[in-house]
Amino acid sequence: MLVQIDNTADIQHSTPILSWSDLNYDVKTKQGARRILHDISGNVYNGELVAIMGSSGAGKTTLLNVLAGRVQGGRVYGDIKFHGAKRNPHNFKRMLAFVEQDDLMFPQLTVGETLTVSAELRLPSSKYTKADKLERVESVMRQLRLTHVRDTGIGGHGARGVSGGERKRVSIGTELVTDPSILVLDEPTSGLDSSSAEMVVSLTKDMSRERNLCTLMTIHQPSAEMMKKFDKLILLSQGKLIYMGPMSQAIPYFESIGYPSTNPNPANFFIDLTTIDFSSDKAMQESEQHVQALAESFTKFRESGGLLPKPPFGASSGSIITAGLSSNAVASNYSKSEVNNDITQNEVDLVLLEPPPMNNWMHELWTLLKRDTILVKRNRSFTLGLIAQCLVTIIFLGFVFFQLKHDQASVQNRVGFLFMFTNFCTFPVIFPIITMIMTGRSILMRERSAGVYRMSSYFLAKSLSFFPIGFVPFTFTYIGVYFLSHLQYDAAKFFIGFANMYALIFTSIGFSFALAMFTHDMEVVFIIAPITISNLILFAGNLSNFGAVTPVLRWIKYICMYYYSYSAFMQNEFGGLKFTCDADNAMCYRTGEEVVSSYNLDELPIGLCIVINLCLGIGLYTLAYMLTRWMAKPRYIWI
Ligand SMILES: Nc1ncnc2c1ncn2[C@@H]1O[C@H](COP(=O)(O)OP(=O)(O)OP(=O)(O)O)[C@@H](O)[C@H]1O
Repeated sequence: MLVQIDNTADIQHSTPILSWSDLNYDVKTKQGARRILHDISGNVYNGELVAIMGSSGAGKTTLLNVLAGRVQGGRVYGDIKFHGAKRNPHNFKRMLAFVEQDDLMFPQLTVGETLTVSAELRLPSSKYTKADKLERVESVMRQLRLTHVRDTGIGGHGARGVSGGERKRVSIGTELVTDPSILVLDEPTSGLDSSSAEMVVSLTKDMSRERNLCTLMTIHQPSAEMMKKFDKLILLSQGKLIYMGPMSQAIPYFESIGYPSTNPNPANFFIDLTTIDFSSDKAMQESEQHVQALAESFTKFRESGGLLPKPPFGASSGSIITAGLSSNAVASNYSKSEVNNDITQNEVDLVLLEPPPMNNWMHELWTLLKRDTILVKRNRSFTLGLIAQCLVTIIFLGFVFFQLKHDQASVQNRVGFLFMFTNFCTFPVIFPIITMIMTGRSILMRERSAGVYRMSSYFLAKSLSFFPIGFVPFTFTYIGVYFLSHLQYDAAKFFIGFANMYALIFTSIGFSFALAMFTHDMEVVFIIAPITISNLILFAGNLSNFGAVTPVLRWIKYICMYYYSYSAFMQNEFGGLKFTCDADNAMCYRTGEEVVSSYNLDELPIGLCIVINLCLGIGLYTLAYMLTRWMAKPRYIWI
């Protein structure tokens, strides 16, 4: 069966938008340096849809990452030019849209919300009004056939949501709400059924044409139909360039070097031709030699001027090429092709391209705060879990320590009650917040790499979004246990207790943030967190008496939020209380002050304890901010 690869595009080949020459990429391995990319040169133009193909391990993703300026580690050699000029990382990353293989989006948001937030963050308010941004979102939704799922959740992690193909299109849409110059997609069709995959490629092609956008994508075994959509092919094997040029001329090129197509699907033919056979050492050696010969043929072909079979019907890159055409049929019809033009294009003068200006800080903060608040609100398991924990706390603490009296037993009960309440104010906050921060970190990395917002606005918005979930449920918890346990009914003491609790929750959120940013590994954090917390609780002043603690470790209480908070709760509640003594009880506390003093918790006045706790919190937020900046800093290698 004959299959036609039809490229009817009329691409204006002027200045390549991206050109690269002699790209080599080395990584360090245990066996020494390993070259992943070998002398790759080429260029791409506005309006082109480019497929990067090759078998598994050929180096497709690596090449894509090197071109997109997203490679981490290793050494990159060679030259990459954007519009003929050296790339400015800051500008380039804002003019390049990178759609990663994993669709990193918040499952709790709807399609419409995801695209709107992206438009709000990426389109500068100085140039676009709110109406313009919404219009842009509508237009992207129309172009990507997403209008019907506007109010459907993205889903994922067990939650129902849009289909895989729709999710991929949303992922592309979040990048296309701006006007990038280059769209890069890493395996956008993987995991999709054939019709969804074809739709993604088709729509991408339409967008490239409509917007004069250069689109590069790595793709695994596209169908023959899909192959027709691509303008250009970059074929790799073992990190070597086997072919780069118009898709329409790939088959004639291989025929011209003695490899006529034997497969109705050109993609299968290209992969079969370049796959390394690992079935035996001999087979591997032979196929490696074969790949080396193919790479050398292409180098010679380029060096000799890149003569290709002239496309039939007198067309150029937009010609119709028959995949199974014999080489004899076209051999007499050679001309200089675009393959050669592509690689010998002279660099043009420096073109200064200005990326869109950034949004102002307040706008970023407000948009991120709205998004984070929605995320927190829609995290139902977290909200319900928090409410349940607060109810359980009210019931247990309130009824175990119900209506405390003024005898000696009530001294112990008050001490225990305040200690437990201090702990209860932190546990329900710390662990869920760590989880929420860590699960959103890959999206933070993606948005940071694209320079979508400043770290300070992200950090403040994230922190503020946690305050209501920390403060509101505990406000009710405090009121509940206060009256059930009958702490001292005194307005000043009531509000001082509130202030102390809020300071502790504030510090706990900072503590959670710092822990969540400590490492990328969630499992490590969930080992460190309980150990740290339980050891800090040791220094609260209830389980150990500071007077008897090993002197060299006593300083720990000064960095312990539980110590300040417990000390303030104890002084606040016990201050002014009088207790009755039984005649037969030799150990008897007559005043609350005696109790506090016996626990060594009267070292600092209440006000100072609250202020120090707040300062500790500010210190933890500062540490968390620095860790966030450090963690989220893209460490890409630029050439
Ligand atoms: N940092 C690295 N350290 C060691 N080896 C690496 C590194 N990056 C890539 N490689 C190796 O380079 C080769 C090319 O990897 P790459 O991910 O680019 O291939 P690919 O063509 O995208 O493969 P696939 O289609 O399977 O995703 C692979 O053999 C891979 O193991």
